[in-house]
Amino acid sequence: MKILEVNDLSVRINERTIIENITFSVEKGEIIAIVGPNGGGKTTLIKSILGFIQPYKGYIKLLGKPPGEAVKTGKIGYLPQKSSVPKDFPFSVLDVVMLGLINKKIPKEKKLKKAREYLKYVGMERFENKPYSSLSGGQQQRVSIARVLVSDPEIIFLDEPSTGIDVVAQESFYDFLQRLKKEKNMTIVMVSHDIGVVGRFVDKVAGLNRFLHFYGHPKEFFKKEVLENIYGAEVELIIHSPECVACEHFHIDFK
Ligand SMILES: Nc1ncnc2c1ncn2[C@@H]1O[C@H](COP(=O)(O)OP(=O)(O)OP(=O)(O)O)[C@@H](O)[C@H]1O
Repeated sequence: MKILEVNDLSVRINERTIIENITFSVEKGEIIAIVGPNGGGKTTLIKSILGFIQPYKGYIKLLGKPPGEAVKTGKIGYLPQKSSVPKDFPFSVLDVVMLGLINKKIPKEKKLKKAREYLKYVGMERFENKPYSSLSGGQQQRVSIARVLVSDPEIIFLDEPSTGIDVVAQESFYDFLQRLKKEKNMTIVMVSHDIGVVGRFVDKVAGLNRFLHFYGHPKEFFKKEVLENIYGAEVELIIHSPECVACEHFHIDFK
């Protein structure tokens, strides 16, 4: 079942075309990573899918509806790009998760129960009374994910969810996303810079640099000509283990 359909989408901001002729679709339960160079239009694409930016050309269907209507169903989760949290941010961990239910008309006790259930799901239940600002980057991110999940979305959009967390936390974060897919058949669309890591965890990669240069399985993505198309010819590709191009493990650095 198609949960997201983007058809011949072009977006202009201030008379400048930011993304052009983008076509792809996402099935229920898939994990998609949108990758590409800085300024390639990844965030613009996500914001267009969520209806924050209007298309110049083409159309988007999210849960079979135009974005504005889909977002109103409450079935869409969105974690924007991380901004740093001030030390005096006044919310506890539990408060932050409760924010995810702010628009739901259900009794407070039920909200609390749900918020605690999701804190447990992300392994943060022991921290519920701690100030959110006192947590590490990885812990804050788990709590933010709980806030997104607590409203039972059908699809979630994560904009650079692993920024600011260490490599070990990143790995366990991507494992967590796979658990979410397996256990809840969650559809996940994320923007990522860690192309070497996401290859191991996602079903499809969308390589975006104004145009959608690539959309398909990670194994096909990690080829010199595909990467040069997206990142430019100056990219130097170091594959630590050449045989890994054909296996599950990609170890790739960009210089
Ligand atoms: N509100 C805006 N006003 C003017 N220009 C914008 C606006 N939003 C995005 N842009 C421009 O559109 C281009 C794409 O930006 P976008 O943030 O979508 O890229 P990105 O791939 O997410 O980049 P990054 O990896 O750096 O986050 C950039 O050149 C940016 O300057």
